[in-house]
Amino acid sequence: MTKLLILGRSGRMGQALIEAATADSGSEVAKTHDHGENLINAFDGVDAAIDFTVHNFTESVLDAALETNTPLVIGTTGHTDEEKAKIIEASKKLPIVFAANYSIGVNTLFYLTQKAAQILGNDRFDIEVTEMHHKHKIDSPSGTARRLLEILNEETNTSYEDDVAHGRVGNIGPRPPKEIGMHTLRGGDVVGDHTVMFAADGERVELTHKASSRLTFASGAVRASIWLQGRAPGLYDMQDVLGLK
Ligand SMILES: NC(=O)C1=CN([C@@H]2O[C@H](COP(=O)(O)OP(=O)(O)OC[C@H]3O[C@@H](n4cnc5c(N)ncnc54)[C@H](OP(=O)(O)O)[C@@H]3O)[C@@H](O)[C@H]2O)C=CC1
Ligand SMILES: O=C(O)C1=N[C@H](C(=O)O)C[C@H](O)C1
Repeated sequence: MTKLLILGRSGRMGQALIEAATADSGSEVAKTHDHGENLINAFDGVDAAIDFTVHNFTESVLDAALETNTPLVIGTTGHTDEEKAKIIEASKKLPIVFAANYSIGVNTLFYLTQKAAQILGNDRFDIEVTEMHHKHKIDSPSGTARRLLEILNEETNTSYEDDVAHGRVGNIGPRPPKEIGMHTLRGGDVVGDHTVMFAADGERVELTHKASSRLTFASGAVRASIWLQGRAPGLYDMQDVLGLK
């Protein structure tokens, strides 16, 4: 039985994680933590910690995990490059799963996006990405959309800095051929929708994933925390957990 620390107890994902970890026969919720509580005490005696909180809390979480030698599952999104570098540094000493999305469906979307980009390319096909989330989400584009863009950039020899256009407004002129459009929608209680579109003259391919329950992400993260037990230090993602690599 994997004894878990769930961080962000009162959050949308914190609540879903407590439900998923309680339902999974391989895990139990040993500790929970929320804003203002002692973090080192929370890490004491657990087999893994699951962090779906806010990007600027991650450094404290990494420090506590290193001090107590606790494997980590990080689902938080919106990290700066510096914060990502700290996760990579910590993974030299600890096993860490860090993924923008823990659902099996989205990890399949990552795979299909890579294959579609390899087959269709960006000569004849124009690539656009959309994401929609609930009105409370604080980071944009979503971590999942950022990962989709990374895959598309890798496969089409483009870069996030030079080729990704965030929304379009005004007299924008004709679409630059290699541009990748990125469009964020926010509203209501949408759990998480992502679409990658390949549009050419005469045809269009759309790959879409729609999450309708946060338990989808939570059960994937609990699975990752169990998978981490006995792993060597390193930076892993959900594709590793699912055996898709
Ligand atoms: N990888 C994936 O599969 C998924 C990732 N996410 C990501 O998970 C994160 C959380 O999302 P969600 O649950 O909707 O967010 P919520 O705002 O609902 O929850 C955030 C939680 O973190 C706590 N928290 C915030 N700041 C701190 C801090 N400085 N110290 C300690 N605790 C803190 C909050 O406590 P308080 O309310 O008291 O501030 C709250 O309990 C986001 O980054 C989101 O993008 C979400 C879904 C899936
Ligand atoms: O904040 C959310 O809710 C979600 N965040 C993740 C992201 O930023 O990709 C994953 C999921 O889509 C829900």
